[in-house]
Formats: sequence, C-alpha cells, structure tokens
Amino acid sequence: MNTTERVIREQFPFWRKATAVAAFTDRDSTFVIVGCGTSYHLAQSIAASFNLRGLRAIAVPGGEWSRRRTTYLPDGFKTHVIGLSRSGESTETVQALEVSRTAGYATTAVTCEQGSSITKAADTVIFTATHPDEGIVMTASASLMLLVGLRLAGITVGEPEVAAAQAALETFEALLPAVLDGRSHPVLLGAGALYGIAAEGGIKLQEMSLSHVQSYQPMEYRHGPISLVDDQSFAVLLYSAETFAEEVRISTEVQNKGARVIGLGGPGDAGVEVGGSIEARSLVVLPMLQVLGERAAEMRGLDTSAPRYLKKVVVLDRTPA
Ligand SMILES: O=P(O)(O)OC[C@H]1O[C@](O)(CO)[C@@H](O)[C@@H]1O
Repeated sequence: MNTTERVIREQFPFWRKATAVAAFTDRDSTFVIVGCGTSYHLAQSIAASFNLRGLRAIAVPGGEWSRRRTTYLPDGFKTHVIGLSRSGESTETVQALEVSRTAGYATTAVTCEQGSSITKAADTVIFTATHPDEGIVMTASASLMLLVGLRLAGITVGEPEVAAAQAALETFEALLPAVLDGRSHPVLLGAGALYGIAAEGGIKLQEMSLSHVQSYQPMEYRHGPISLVDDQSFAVLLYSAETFAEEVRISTEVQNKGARVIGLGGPGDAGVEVGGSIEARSLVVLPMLQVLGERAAEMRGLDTSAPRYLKKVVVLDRTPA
C-alpha cells in the first residue's frame, strides 16, 4: 500500500478530532465560499448544505472571485467570504480573501496550515489538523474541510458518520474489482449537495489515474454527455434522497448502454449502503471516491504519490507583468 492509500485509510481518527465549530446563523449575509481545485468542489457541496439549512450561499472558484467578483454577486449585499485551502497558499484563494477584505466583507479561512497566507487575510481562522503524511493528492484534508463546512452549516457530524464511512469503504472495496474490470471511462453523477462531491471524485480520478472523466448532475448528464457512454464506462451514482426513483431509472438507462454502475446509497451492478445522516452523505461517500482514484491509477500502473504536473501548492507569480 502506498502513502496515498494509507492516508485515505488512516483519515478517520482525524475526523473524530476535527475542530468543533459553532454553526453560522446569520441569515442576512450571503456566504461566498471560495477555493481552488478540490477545495472549490468542497465549496460547492458546502454551499448547497448552507442553502438547505436556510443560509444563503454560493460557491465561486478563488480565481473568479478575486478577478471578477461582481460577475457572481453585485456590490451592496452583506457578504461573508469563506476561503477553503489545505495549504493556505493557493494564490487565487488568498487573493479572493484579500479583495474581499478590501471590499469590507467579513472573511473566514478554513485551513490545515496554521500561520499560512490565507490566515493573514481572514478575520476568523478555523484550523483543522490533518494527517501529517498526506502528499500531493488531497484526501484526508478534503474530508476534514468538508466536515468543518458541514458543521458551519449546522449539520451534526459525529461517530455514526465516521462508522458509516468506514463500513461503506469496506463494502465498496470488496465490490470494486468486478465493476472496474479494466474499464477506462469514469462517469460521476450526483445531485444537489452531492454534485460537488461527484466533481471532486472526478478530479481525484483525473489527478490520480489520468482518466478523462465526466462529472454531472444525473438529470443534466442525459442532455448530451450521455452520448459518450459505452461498454468501457463505469458510472458512480451518488443517490440522493429526494429524487431516488428518477436516479434508479438513470442507472438502468446507462446500464442499457453498456456501462456498469456503482450505486452509492442505491442500486447498481454493485450497490453500497451509505449510513449516517442524509445531510452528511457528502462526507460519508468521499473516502470511497478517493480509493476509487487509487484503484483506477493502479489499473493503469500509475504512482499516485507523484501525480503528473501537480504540486501540493499551486502558486502564481504575483509580480506585476
Ligand atoms: O486547498 P489548497 O491548498 O488551496 O489546494 C488546492 C489544490 O489542491 C489540488 O486539489 C491538488 O491536490 C489542486 O486541485 C489545487 O491546486
């Protein structure tokens, strides 16, 4: 087992120790949640959870908010910007908090690096300790920042969710070889708060296994992207509670076109029961998608501890051109 996989497996004790934060209650503010790459995908899922809990929120990539924020939200609204960054150093996320502060907005940083640049641009810092051996591919830290984000939304995450994630991971791993079976085209489908997680599963597969991946909301997938499905495809369907029956039909539809389906929280060629609360499902399913990246990389003979063209911290040259 390489270090990437070991960190994925050893993340659960860190969940147990994750920072206890009070939920936001300010219903007058618009929360803008920013991040880059993985951290942006977490922001998408967290923003959805905020909205479900009655807190108005949008997710914006750090590079977009820092450069054209009024394209996403006009000036004049009470705004609170939350930056997610494992390293606290991704240039665009740091810039996003800096421009927010200049605009007079409240700023909060969620990070795994104390004293990092993002913390200097934030009024409030939420630090959560991660696995010390985590490498370039972000796994344990992603789960931990998501966990903190769910708590900020007011969602309880505790031992039932830790146990559920561990149990689901075990089942998933046992079922995976038969479904994967040399297939090279991953499709990740998730609705609502699970869309950001489907996108995060997608980026994991890209970084780790250099696969061309499709990540969509299940209904949206039927409007064009489904054209690519064939007998090389495997779809990971993150079932949601409110549109379950529709998603079962989509599962059958892609199976009929040659894909194998792994259903997380519902049926498929392999179905995995997902325990814990419905509101915390985004977190419970995440380790499975991380392990999926590892297995897909193995299938292609790739070493996930040295992913192509990636660095742990992606920074921009900030000297004026
Ligand atoms: O959370 P951070 O430290 O800002 O980093 C985000 C980075 O992590 C990655 O997910 C790499 O693992 C990239 O997508 C992105 O550059």
